[in-house]
Amino acid sequence: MTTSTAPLSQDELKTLVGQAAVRYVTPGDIVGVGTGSTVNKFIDALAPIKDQIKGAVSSSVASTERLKALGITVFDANEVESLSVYIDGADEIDGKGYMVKGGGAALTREKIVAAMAERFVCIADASKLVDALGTFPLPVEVIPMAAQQIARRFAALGGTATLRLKDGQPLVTDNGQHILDVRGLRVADPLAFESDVNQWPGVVTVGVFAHQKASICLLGTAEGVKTINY
Ligand SMILES: O=C[C@H](O)[C@H](O)[C@H](O)COP(=O)(O)O
Repeated sequence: MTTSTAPLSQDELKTLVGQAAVRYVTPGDIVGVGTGSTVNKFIDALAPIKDQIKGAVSSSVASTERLKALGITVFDANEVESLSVYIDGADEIDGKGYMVKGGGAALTREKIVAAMAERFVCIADASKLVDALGTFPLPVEVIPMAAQQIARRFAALGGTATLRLKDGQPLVTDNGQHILDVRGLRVADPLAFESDVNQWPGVVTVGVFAHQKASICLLGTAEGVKTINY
């Protein structure tokens, strides 16, 4: 009789990488914690070792609530000088560790917390690995009064920017701003692109993470968790 094993679902791959990330947490750490469905698995995996860590700096209201519900202390970013590790998911990650993030609208706080950390450990299922950034609609957090001006600048680059909605209304981020999702862009040089767009008046943060790229990616694959060092 032959037995076959069903392939792991995307959710199971997220659980695997969320659990694998725990080994990058050192006792006594304040851990930088990202946002999203993959990070939620990491937060759940932190619960059994919560007494071994000092706490977390969180990148969103949603992650803060989840951490606190598990009894993990959440520090304000201003109370902490640096972090040894920041753990977060991605919407896309390429072969150099450059990422697109912000599918969950948390990109600005994610970039702030990532910038505090010595290492960025990206946790992702294999569907997030890409040859080049640009298939996932690029999230850009913007000041509402500048949204149309910024959309026109993306149109000039060949992109189509759409205001992200929630329940029929413009989505409001944790920072009180709006999100444009830009389709049809080719991000050939992520470092230059990030620097350029971040200079446009009214852009709060562009969702390309090149200056705050991943140091390590824990990729959930059918063969298990693959560790990629950049
Ligand atoms: O704003 C959200 C974040 O950038 C997430 O890390 C990203 O969207 C990936 O989320 P998920 O793990 O849910 O795919």
